[in-house]
Formats: sequence, C-alpha cells, structure tokens
Amino acid sequence: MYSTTLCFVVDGLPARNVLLGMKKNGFGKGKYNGFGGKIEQNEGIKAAVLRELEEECGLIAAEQDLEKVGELDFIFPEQPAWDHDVHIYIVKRWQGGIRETEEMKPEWFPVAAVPYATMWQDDIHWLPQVLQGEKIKGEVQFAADNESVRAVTITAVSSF
Ligand SMILES: Nc1nc2c([nH]c(=O)n2[C@H]2C[C@H](O)[C@@H](COP(=O)(O)OP(=O)(O)OP(=O)(O)O)O2)c(=O)[nH]1
Repeated sequence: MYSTTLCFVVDGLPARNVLLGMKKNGFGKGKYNGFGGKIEQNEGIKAAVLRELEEECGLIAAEQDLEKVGELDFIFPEQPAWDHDVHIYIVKRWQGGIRETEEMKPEWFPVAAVPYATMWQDDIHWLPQVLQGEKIKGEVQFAADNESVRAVTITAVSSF
C-alpha cells in the first residue's frame, strides 16, 4: 500500500470558499480535487504536501501552516495494486499566486457549490465535514469498476 497527500486550500475554517483543481492527467483525470500526489521515498508527509501544492497550483506554504484533517484508506478489491492511503491537510495561509499547471487547472468554489458530481464518488461522504472544520478517519472500498463506492466508513476524530 502506498501513501499520498491531499491538500485543500480554504479561506478559513469553516470554509466559505475552497480552491479545487481540475486534474488534467494521470490518476483521477477529469475530476476536481484538492492538490496532492504520492509521497516520495524518504520524504516527510508535510514536505510532500508542500511540494505537490506548488507543483500543481503554484501556491507556496509553510509546514506550520498545514493542518492535518484526515486520513483515509482507499481499497480497490478488484485492483489491489491501487490500494493506497491519503493524508489530508488544510491550508489557510499561503504565498504566491494561483496558476494553471500541466497537472491541474485551479478554480475557487463556494462551499455550497463544490462540484461533487465531477469528483471522486466518495468525497461527498467526508469532504463536507472537513470543510466544516471536522477531522476524519476512515476507509473507502471501491466497486468492480474501481470508481463507484462499495462501502465507506468515516469516523470523526478529535485530533491527529
Ligand atoms: N478527493 C479524493 N482524492 C483522492 C481519492 N483517491 C485518490 O487517490 N485521491 C487523491 C490522492 C492524491 O492526491 C491523488 C492521487 O495521487 P497520484 O500520485 O496517484 O496521482 P498522480 O497521477 O498525479 O501522480 P504523481 O503526481 O504522484 O506523480 O488523488 C479519492 O477518492 N478522493
């Protein structure tokens, strides 16, 4: 099982607006998501969050401005090589400007208009809580098409 990061840029918590990116290539192409990717060997989790944030949308943040808000396991019973976990962070302070990159086209959304229909199908089960300021842990099991959700367990946690 490999590990990934996912970072949501918000204007506060509870969030009123969230920055999402339309993924242009790779895993999750055609879906809106936060910014993130695989953690490299010998790389710290927060260092990976900051690297992916800058690579994918141009924003520069500091480790002390990252708040851990979630940990999820993604299980693909029909494609076990895809099993991975994700460390989810929120950032409210950053430097630099947003730019479109080869990987992502960033766009701000009001929290009430987050495009869940164009996102990973599990997101509706936990992202609203995260944008409200809750912290969550859980597991998502995908169905045979590796897209639809077969089962989700999400638990609120008080801290990481
Ligand atoms: N919101 C959401 N994000 C997910 C789900 N599944 C999943 O892998 N992600 C995130 C975690 C990572 O940020 C990203 C996948 O990372 P990846 O490293 O495989 O993608 P990539 O093809 O861009 O590869 P790279 O940047 O590491 O080279 O998608 C999901 O179900 N919901």
